Amino acid sequence: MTNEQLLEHAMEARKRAYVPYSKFAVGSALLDTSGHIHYGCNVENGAYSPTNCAERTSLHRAIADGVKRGAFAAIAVVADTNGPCTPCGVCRQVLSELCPQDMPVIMSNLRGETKVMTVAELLPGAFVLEEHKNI
Ligand SMILES: O=c1ccn([C@H]2C[C@H](O)[C@@H](CO)O2)c(=O)[nH]1
Repeated sequence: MTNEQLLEHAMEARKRAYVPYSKFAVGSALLDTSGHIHYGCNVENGAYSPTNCAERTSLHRAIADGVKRGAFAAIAVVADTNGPCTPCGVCRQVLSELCPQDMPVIMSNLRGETKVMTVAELLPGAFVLEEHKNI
C-alpha cells in the first residue's frame, strides 16, 4: 500500500463526512498491520462538543472492529486546507496511545500537497500511562 493509495482511501472516506456546522469535511484511512483499511470522517453534532474528528473515528472504529493497540501501520488524513491537513491535539494524543511511535501520519490536502511525520514527531512529550512506558 503506497502513501498515495492510502490517501485515495482517505479521499473516499472524506465524502462521508457529516459536517452541517463547519462544512469542513475531513477524511482518514487507517491501515492496520493485517492490511485492512479503516475509514474515518468527522461527525459533527448540534451540541458541538460531541464532534468526532476523522482520525479518531477511524482509530476507534478499528479498535471496535478488533484491532489491538499497536497493530497499526499508517494513517492518511485529507481535507481542503491550504497546506497538508494536520491532526488536532486531541487526535495526536489518541494516535500516541494507540499507534507505534514511529508510525507514519500521511497528511494532505485536495491539491495533493503532502507531508509525512511520525506519531512521535507530531506529539513530542506526549502523556504516557505508566503501564505503557515499557511497551
Ligand atoms: O485534523 C482534523 C481537524 C479537524 N477536524 C474536524 C473537526 C470539525 O468537525 C471540523 C472543524 O474543526 O474538522 C478533523 O476531523 N480532523
